[in-house]
Amino acid sequence: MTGKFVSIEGIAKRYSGASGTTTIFENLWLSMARGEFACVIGHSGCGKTTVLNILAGLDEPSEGAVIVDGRAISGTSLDRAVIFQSHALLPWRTVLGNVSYAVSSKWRSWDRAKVRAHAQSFIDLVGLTGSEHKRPSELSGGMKQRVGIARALSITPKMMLMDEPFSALDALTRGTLQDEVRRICLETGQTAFMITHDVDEAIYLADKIFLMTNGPGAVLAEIVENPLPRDRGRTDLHRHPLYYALRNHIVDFLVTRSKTFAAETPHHDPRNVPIVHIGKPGLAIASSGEEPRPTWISGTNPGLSA
Ligand SMILES: Nc1ncnc2c1ncn2[C@@H]1O[C@H](COP(=O)(O)OP(=O)(O)OP(=O)(O)O)[C@@H](O)[C@H]1O
Repeated sequence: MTGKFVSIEGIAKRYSGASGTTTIFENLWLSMARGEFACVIGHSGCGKTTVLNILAGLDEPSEGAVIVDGRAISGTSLDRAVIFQSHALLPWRTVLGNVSYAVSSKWRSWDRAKVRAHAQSFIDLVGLTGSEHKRPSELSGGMKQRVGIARALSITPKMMLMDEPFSALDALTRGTLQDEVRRICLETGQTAFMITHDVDEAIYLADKIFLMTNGPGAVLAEIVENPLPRDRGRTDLHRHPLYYALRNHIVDFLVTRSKTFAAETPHHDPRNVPIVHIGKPGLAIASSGEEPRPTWISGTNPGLSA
């Protein structure tokens, strides 16, 4: 993971209505390195989906810009694949048809056999071998979501954007798909931005976790670095010595600090959002990588948290 692959630069989203203008968020800055997996956590309405839609090019910010791989984005692109909670499959096409459609949209000169072979390899990757000729109505929720993942990956995007992709699934299927998304992202070096309400999902999947305060007027309050090793396993997560400190920090933010943050942190600088190193006493470093500045220590000594 190197450099600034994604850079959200001072974006705002405002809506005008009969009762005036509502600012959902403003002056939002964040960045991600190539190959990084980031999760966004925040209460309903703080603007997570809006940020994801802006990253996808499905929506536009009222102010600011988003740079991906050195270019300001404008509109949607096959470089940025989106996986929705609701699958968004074409109901009249089979599994193979849905994935092939995406493949042929990206590589228009490919012949049918090449498109199918490429699509099949991603169907195999997500464990749907044997279901190629089924239509979405014949699939379970988990299978539909696998098709969505295969379709997203098949166009070899530079970035995967996921909006609560597993929230509608039963716990067992959710766990299996989390494992697969994690494996695939690690194997392919995929850069991933995922919205979730599930703290454990974020801890399992993310390299870093963006914590947003409540809206309207939401801000990115903290960037929490995940101290767990990259090759972490689902079953022994909770045995890691920093697991509970990390979990408690996030839950505490959601339960309390997401509401009180603005009042308690009047000098919060959206361009230099604190990076929280759980269990590492010392410095929180400005997100821009400019000047390290002492802030507060979190994790092993919750008493010292902000
Ligand atoms: N077209 C619109 N006009 C006015 N307000 C809108 C519009 N679209 C979204 N909003 C408002 O923007 C805010 C942020 O919405 P968004 O869907 O991004 O939140 P979220 O954090 O993803 O919420 P959730 O977790 O419930 O999905 C909400 O208060 C929503 O009502």
